[in-house]
This record gives sequence, structure tokens and C-alpha cells, in this order.
Amino acid sequence: MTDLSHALLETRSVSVSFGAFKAVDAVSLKVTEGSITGLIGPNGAGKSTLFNAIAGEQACDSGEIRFDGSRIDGLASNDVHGTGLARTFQIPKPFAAMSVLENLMLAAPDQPGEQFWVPVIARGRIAAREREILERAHEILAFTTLEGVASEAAGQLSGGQQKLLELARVLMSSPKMIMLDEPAAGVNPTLTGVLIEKIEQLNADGCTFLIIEHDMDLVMRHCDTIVAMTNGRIIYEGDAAGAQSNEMLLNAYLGAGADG
Ligand SMILES: Nc1ncnc2c1ncn2[C@@H]1O[C@H](COP(=O)(O)OP(=O)(O)OP(=O)(O)O)[C@@H](O)[C@H]1O
Repeated sequence: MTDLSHALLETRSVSVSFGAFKAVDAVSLKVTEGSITGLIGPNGAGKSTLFNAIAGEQACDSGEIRFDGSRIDGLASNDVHGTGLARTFQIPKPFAAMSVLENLMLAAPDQPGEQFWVPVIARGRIAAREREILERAHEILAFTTLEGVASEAAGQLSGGQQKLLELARVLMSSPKMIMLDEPAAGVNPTLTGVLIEKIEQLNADGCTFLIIEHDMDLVMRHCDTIVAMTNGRIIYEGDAAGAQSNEMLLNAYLGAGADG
């Protein structure tokens, strides 16, 4: 039978070391276009290091990373983002003193900026682009339920709202794929529910997700594929039912005493 599933993101034998310690050890992973893929594993398994390598924030020792048909390993993080692959961080990093709206506007690609030498003739075009960015920011604020706090300083938001702001910021670049690092950590159940609903809506509109998460209920219920890592290696790739009955995976969690 022909395999019609297309790997939007693929790592081929990717390794990352810190000194003599191999945090990611020859990881080959495929994320199918249109999927919500969960990346799980006990603390220290190498999940965030793999994310950082994919996002261009951590150099690989060896291996290849392909996104949407092109090699992205070796690209700087901004250039990876420019290919349509966005990521959020385990600990949100907003510009705390700036408003929520300003945080979104700064995340827009193709910023016109404040360039005093811009010829008068171009100023109309710049104003039009700024209006477009503002409109898009308001659309995304409404979508992520943050419109009511648009003028508040980002640093004043609750932990859960900051996670929504992280998602809102990456949506400004209309990415094809989003990697979320522990989106539900420290978030109350109501906001976790909002976050999941938004992820599923974006997914229905064609956005692919790779999600690191320790909340097993979230992962098992909302991810169509699960990839499990331990000690830098992939030990399971398949569906939720298979993951729940996988002995190696169970032992890895028990051995690490993880919170998942
Ligand atoms: N910059 C670094 N320098 C040295 N060691 C590092 C560095 N970053 C990560 N490590 C180590 O690499 C291993 C993998 O860490 P990583 O953060 O990728 O794990 P993780 O699976 O994301 O864990 P968690 O679920 O706790 O976030 C850990 O042993 C960690 O201590």
C-alpha cells in the first residue's frame, strides 16, 4: 500500500552532546503533516535538547534535519522560524514591561520599523503594513482569548495567560508547524482547556504540532502520534494505546521517578 502520509519534519540520526555526555543520541523522528505529535519521556530524556536542535538554537554533532523538504540543520534560529517552523519555550519569555498587544506586534515578521530616513513615498506603504500587523494582532488576541488584557503589561499575566501569549506570538508569523514545550505546565485546568481547544482548531486548519508534555491525560487524549524518549533515544513511536501498554516506556518513567 502506498504511504500517503507526508513527513513535514524529519530528523535523521541527530545527535547532540554536552562534553562527553550524549543528550540526544542518533534520533530519527518523523512528524506527519497535519498531525498533533506528542513527545514524552522522563525528566532529562533529551526532549528539550532535541527541540533546541530542531529550532536552530543548539548545534548538532551529526545527523540531518529536514523541514518541508529542505535541510534546516545549520540554520540560525531566525532562519528556521522563517521557514514556517515556530516554537514556544517551557518558560515563557515575553517582554514583561510591554503590553500584550505590543508583544504581538513585535512578533510580526517583516516589521516596517521606525526608519527616519525612509523616503516620504514609502511612508504610506509602511503605515499600511503597520495597520495590517495591528489588525492581525487583534484577530489573534481574540482567538487566544487575550483581547481583554491587550493593554496590560505581559509580565502581569498569570502563568496560563503567558502560555497563551506564547502561542499568540508565534501565530503572528502564520507558521506551518508549531513546537510547544510543556504548554500545560503550571497552567490551571480552565486555561489548559482553552489552550487545547485552540491547538485543535489550528490543527483542523492545517497547522502541524509537536508537543513536549508531561500531562499524560492531555497527551493520550489529544495527540494522534506519540514519540517517547529516554536517555537521549527514541524508545516508542506509535499511538496512545500502544504507549500505555509499552513496558519499556513504563519502566523508563518508573526508573526516573518522573511526574508524568
Ligand atoms: N546546556 C547544557 N549543558 C549541559 N548539559 C545539558 C545542557 N542542556 C541539557 N543538558 C542535559 O542534557 C540532558 C537532557 O536534558 P533535556 O532538558 O533535553 O531533557 P528533557 O527531556 O527536556 O527534560 P525535562 O522534561 O526535565 O525538561 C539532561 O541530563 C540535562 O542535564
